[in-house]
Amino acid sequence: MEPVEQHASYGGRQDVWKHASAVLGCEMRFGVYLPEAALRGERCPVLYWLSGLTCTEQNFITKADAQRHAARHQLIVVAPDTSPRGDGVADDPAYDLGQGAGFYLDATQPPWSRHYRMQDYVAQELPALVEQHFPASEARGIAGHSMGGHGALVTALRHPGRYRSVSAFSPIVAPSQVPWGQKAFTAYLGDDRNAWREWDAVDLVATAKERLPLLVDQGTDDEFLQQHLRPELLRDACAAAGHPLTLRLQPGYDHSYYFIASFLGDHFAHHGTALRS
Ligand SMILES: N[C@@H](CCC(=O)N[C@@H](CS)C(=O)NCC(=O)O)C(=O)O
Repeated sequence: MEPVEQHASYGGRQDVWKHASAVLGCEMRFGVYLPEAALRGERCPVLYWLSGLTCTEQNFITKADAQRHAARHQLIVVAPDTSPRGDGVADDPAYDLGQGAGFYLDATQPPWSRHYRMQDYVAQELPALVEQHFPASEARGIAGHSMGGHGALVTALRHPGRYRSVSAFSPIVAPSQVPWGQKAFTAYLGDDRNAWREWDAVDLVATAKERLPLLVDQGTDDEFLQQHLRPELLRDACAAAGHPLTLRLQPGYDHSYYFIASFLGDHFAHHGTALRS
């Protein structure tokens, strides 16, 4: 691991680190906020943040003012990139496939299957690295936005017992049923829709082994709401399965980081309560 950036922030420190990922087969960067307690060597819970299409590790750490909330709850916050990267890594000219669009799954189809193993990365390799190099406790939460909201929901649902809290902003709740997801899943997983079910939050909720409460915020003026996000599908799936869901529709808010920043304090309170109890 090598440091790329270090900035004092709210009594703690915002870092960016780079490392060679064995799982992804390329160099990766991630942001890590270390609150003051962690800088003193005290073990702190970790909140993982998964960003959306086109993002790198930079969007969340520069646009959301997350450090303010992380300092308040004394949480370590880890923000990975959204896909493997590099010249030798498969890509596509479209913004919603390839680099910047890893969909937090483990691809099975060539050419993607060689590097696109973001689920393994965010759920296994990255936490192991974080817990080895920083004073991280084993209390983990996960949150994300849009494609990263899908990533947070799916990662928590696929790993019962591994996360104590989960939340999402404007998540793609049913990728199998919307164009962004159908395009990515066809490329990464192939045409067999049975293989898609294990990467779709609406499908996973039906058979979840753990009923971890979901907090979801969705802006009503989100330009992707009707075509790609469709939170009503998650509401119906949770109602049918008896899965606890707090779905908040926020009038007038769009898909941007202005929306995320407006409600991020509530999400940190949700994670802080679960992670520090
Ligand atoms: N119209 C956008 C679509 C992608 C988009 O809206 N990405 C969201 C996540 S799905 C985002 O967070 N963008 C980066 C930012 O706002 O900083 C584009 O083509 O770049």
